[in-house]
Amino acid sequence: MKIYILGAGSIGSLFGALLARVEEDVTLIGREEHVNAINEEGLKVTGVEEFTVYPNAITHAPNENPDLLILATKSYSTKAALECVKGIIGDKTWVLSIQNGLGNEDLALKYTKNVLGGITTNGAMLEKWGVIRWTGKGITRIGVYPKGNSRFAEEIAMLFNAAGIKTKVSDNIIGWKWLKAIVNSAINPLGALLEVKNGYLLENDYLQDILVSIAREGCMVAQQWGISFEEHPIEVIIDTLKRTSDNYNSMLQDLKRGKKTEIDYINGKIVEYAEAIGLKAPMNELLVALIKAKEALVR
Ligand SMILES: NC(=O)C1=CN([C@@H]2O[C@H](COP(=O)(O)OP(=O)(O)OC[C@H]3O[C@@H](n4cnc5c(N)ncnc54)[C@H](O)[C@@H]3O)[C@@H](O)[C@H]2O)C=CC1
Ligand SMILES: CC(C)(CO)C(=O)C(=O)O
Repeated sequence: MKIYILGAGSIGSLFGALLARVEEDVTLIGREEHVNAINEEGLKVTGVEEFTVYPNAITHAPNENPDLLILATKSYSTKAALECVKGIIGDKTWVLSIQNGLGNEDLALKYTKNVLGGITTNGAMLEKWGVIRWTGKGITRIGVYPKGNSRFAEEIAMLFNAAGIKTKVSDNIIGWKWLKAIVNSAINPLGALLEVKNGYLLENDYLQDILVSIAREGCMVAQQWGISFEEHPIEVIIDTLKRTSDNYNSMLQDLKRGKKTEIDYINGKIVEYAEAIGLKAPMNELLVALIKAKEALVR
């Protein structure tokens, strides 16, 4: 299967490396420095497993239609990235987002009807150009976006599982996307504002109450949009905080590096969805404003 990874950063390179290991025809599209390192010495994975693979790596998409285009940029880069590759999205190409936040799949739907939504709890970090640290094994869920099933989704899940990416297919992927967004909407801005590891959010009574209130607000908006969950968001938040107690969340890491955050696609989208139906999401709105203020301080 011909697979392009659009946005070969941390998580995209991890998926690309695992798929290349089972000899899929994988092409990573990414930054020049990363691409050069891969072409010179291969793509190295460290951490959970250690191996080196030699996938194709380029800075611009070649002029061929892939069977699968995996979107792995930060959410704020999705629109521009899709514009760059729109010419190679053929009738038979499926686009799969493995990104966090809401709205990426909706953007992809502007280019094709063949869109798979996805979430992943795998963790990855670009250690240096050409080297990816697999920081934690997790589960990936994919499905026809917003809802439904197709043989292609099953085929991709089989391929991912064979590659060591533990994957389940869902006919309610929009529910999983919202669930992950609500989990991130509670954990990420709080941890980023306080500059604490995830575990601290569970240790402090004030913070536990705030986590629950933020998540409830997101659930209220989701409910109004007819979104249903297969797991309880508050339970998932507690479980995530326990599992990742020693980690700094990705929003805090972005701020520490002076980078833009994905706040607009997490809490910001919850505010947008609330406003679209005449509701308010004041806690999420406040968190967006605070993170934007912090972004302005550090960038
Ligand atoms: N890193 C992780 O462990 C996980 C990340 N995610 C989500 O996955 C998404 C990606 O996250 P990371 O890999 O951490 O980010 P990253 O910043 O490491 O990687 C994104 C890459 O996309 C590249 N890019 C941007 N625009 C591009 C374009 N037009 N063409 C080609 N490449 C382009 C950037 O240069 C960068 O290398 C985010 O939505 C994140 O929330 C989800 C689960 C885990
Ligand atoms: C699950 C969590 C909160 C882990 O830190 C995460 O997804 C992130 O940091 O973005």
